[in-house]
Amino acid sequence: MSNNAFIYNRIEICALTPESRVSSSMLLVHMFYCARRRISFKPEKLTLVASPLLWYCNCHTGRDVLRLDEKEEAAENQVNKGLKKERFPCQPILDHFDQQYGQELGDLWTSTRSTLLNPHSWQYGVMLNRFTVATDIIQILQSKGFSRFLPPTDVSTLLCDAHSLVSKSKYQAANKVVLSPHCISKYLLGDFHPQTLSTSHAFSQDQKSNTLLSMPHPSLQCYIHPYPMRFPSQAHRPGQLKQYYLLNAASLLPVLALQVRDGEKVLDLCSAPGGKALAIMQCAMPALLCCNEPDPHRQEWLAKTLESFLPHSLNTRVIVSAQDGRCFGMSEAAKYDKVLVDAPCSNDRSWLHSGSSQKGAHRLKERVRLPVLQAQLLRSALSAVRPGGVVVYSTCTLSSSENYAVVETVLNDFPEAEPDDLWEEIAIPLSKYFAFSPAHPGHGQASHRPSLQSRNRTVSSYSHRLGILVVPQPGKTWGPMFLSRIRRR
Ligand SMILES: C[S@@+](CC[C@H](N)C(=O)[O-])C[C@H]1O[C@@H](n2cnc3c(N)ncnc32)[C@H](O)[C@@H]1O
Repeated sequence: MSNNAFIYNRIEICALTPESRVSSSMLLVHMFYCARRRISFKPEKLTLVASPLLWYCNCHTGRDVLRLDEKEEAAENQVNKGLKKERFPCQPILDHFDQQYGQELGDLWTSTRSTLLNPHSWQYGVMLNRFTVATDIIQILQSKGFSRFLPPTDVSTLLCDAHSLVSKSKYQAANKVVLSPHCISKYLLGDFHPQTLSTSHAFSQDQKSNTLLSMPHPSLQCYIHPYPMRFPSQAHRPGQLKQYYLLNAASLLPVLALQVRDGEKVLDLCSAPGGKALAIMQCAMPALLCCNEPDPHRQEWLAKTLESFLPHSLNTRVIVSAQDGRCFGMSEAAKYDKVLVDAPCSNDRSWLHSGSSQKGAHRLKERVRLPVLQAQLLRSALSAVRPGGVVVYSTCTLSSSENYAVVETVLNDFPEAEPDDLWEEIAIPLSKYFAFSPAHPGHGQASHRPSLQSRNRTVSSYSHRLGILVVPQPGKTWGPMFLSRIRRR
């Protein structure tokens, strides 16, 4: 043993793929790694905990403190080795982004750029599958420093506070308390003291608000890590459902904004590979979830995702369709309560790593056509939703012409569509996890919409009404994700 060896009293080895086994060979590999890193490995006690999915090994050695991060660092290095190989930015795309986003985001682009280009800032949330038992996964996540994104206690504590307040108020007969978005935002920011707010501006029974319903359903469980840290994905297991799905946590925002409730008819217009469809199924039990994907390969991928995560008993509720999303509005007019349009878009993260310059240049050529397709899909969605229903439009690009401009264009020729303000409902309460771009100055100023002008909204609040944009930043690396919610009157 070398002089600068460490002695750990506990070493954890996780093998998270079903094929893996904690075996003597794996221990040998680990010992070899320890030797190379001059870590002494002297297990006094060895515990093996086996589950069908996961083998988990705790080795307790000597006297000193466990340094799990050594192992994680090694895993990270592995990942980064791979990343370094494939992840050179594509120069034509980077130049194009520099020009466009430098203008659109101003100073914010510098930090966004370095976040997007930093392979260490690639991060996934771990969304648990409520149709499986995932206690073992939760334990592992927690032991690795993951914590639940938006724990439901945030809301239940608030409800307790609200109930104690309501019992002293003129609303004491109320059996349902509705809180204003402002109140929830303040609460989540640790800024709400029920006793200092009067019932009239904190909440009222008469106030029409869906705020509570917009808070995450307790069954939606997603774990995130404060630092970029990879959790391995789960391999396909014939005959068994997967326990978790990895996704950019910002992908949950369009689903939260959709506010799906039990018994509703929901259309996921651009569905593959199915991450948001799965998130919808974690939030509620719709009467129908139609997952549409016209691309045959991606449809296969979608079908596989649904099969791997949802029990067969849901096969009649969750169906796959292969239409061109632009035709849905005609073929299934006013059929759905909620429609999600997670549109095909520039996908900044992956485009930045397009591989060859030719591929990048080709993508940039195609890019100019996207807003037309996106607007067609959004119009189709607005026709497919019933009056009173809701459409959420989302993309994973920062591009203003695929985001605000698409929404604005469609609103201008859809008089019965009304955008909702997601700033107070989503951006403020979740600013602890995500960085949101301030209102976009280029859009929303020249609106011809009397219904909005008549409300005397400021330019900036109208810009937020067109949608909110999650911008990757150091420490809040999630995104890009744009989302807009439009209600059909
Ligand atoms: C951003 S991806 C959707 C991601 C998916 N919602 C998820 O969360 O996993 C956009 C999808 O739209 C599909 N798409 C492209 N053109 C379409 C069209 N005309 N109608 C419907 N979907 C389309 C693409 O094949 C792609 O799978």
